Amino acid sequence: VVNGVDAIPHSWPWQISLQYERSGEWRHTCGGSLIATNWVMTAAHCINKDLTYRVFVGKHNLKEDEAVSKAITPANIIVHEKWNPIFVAFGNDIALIKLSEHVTLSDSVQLTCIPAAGTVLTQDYPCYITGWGRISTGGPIADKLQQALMPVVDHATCTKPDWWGPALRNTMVCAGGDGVVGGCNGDSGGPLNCKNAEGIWEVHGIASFVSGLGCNFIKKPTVFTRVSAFNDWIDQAMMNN
Ligand SMILES: CC(C)C[C@H](NC(=O)[C@H](CCCC[NH3+])NC(=O)C(F)(F)F)C(=O)Nc1ccc(C(C)C)cc1
Repeated sequence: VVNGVDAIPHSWPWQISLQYERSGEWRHTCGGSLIATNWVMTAAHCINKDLTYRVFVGKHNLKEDEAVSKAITPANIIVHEKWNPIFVAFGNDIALIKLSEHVTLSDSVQLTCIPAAGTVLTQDYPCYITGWGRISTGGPIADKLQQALMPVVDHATCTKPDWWGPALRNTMVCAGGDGVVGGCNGDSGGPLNCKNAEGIWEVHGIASFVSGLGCNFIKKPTVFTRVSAFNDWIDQAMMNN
């Protein structure tokens, strides 16, 4: 997250770190959200079938051992069947990770909610991006979980020619684009957190892509998979696996 701030430790207790093993060490690659005690929702582009992954729950500082955190092996990874790795702009950038065990919920490990199907947030709706992604374009990833207020950019605005243009799908949701804050590489798969009218946090987006011009480029908001366009897919995937 570019121009974010350190989150209060474990204040986004559904945020996970998806890590893969490379020459004997584990590397953070993406974020994700705990949506059930044995299911994590992330981005399809985070998954490479040839890699070995682990899901780290209850983390704050990736560089420290934290007693409240736990690394869990995936049992199964389901990538949207219409995800096309060639072109992230086609959308369907969503995947579900079934954990090999149920997590124990605590103050530091909690579930988040999926919005009602079809929920579309209005322009400037206040949401927060969270993640350990790069803290500047091309810069290092964060040690401590970062957060930033990133207001929703509605479809009418986000599809303007000088924004993302008409290619942007309505199964996507944009946020940010003020040239200051932005998601960045390593935030992928992580949540766009928005409080609903009842004061309950929901995950409305899954960080999908940013502009090659820069992570916090003006009028190039971070693009998220719109979770409320995939309720049936999520339900089916969880029921069938
Ligand atoms: C060097 C980086 C910044 C490149 C940039 N990367 C990204 O946006 C990566 C992964 C995207 C999947 C690609 N297989 N996502 C992220 O960094 C995230 F913001 F989600 F954290 C990108 O691909 N951006 C992109 C891709 C496609 C489009 C089309 C809409 C033209 C636009 C931008």
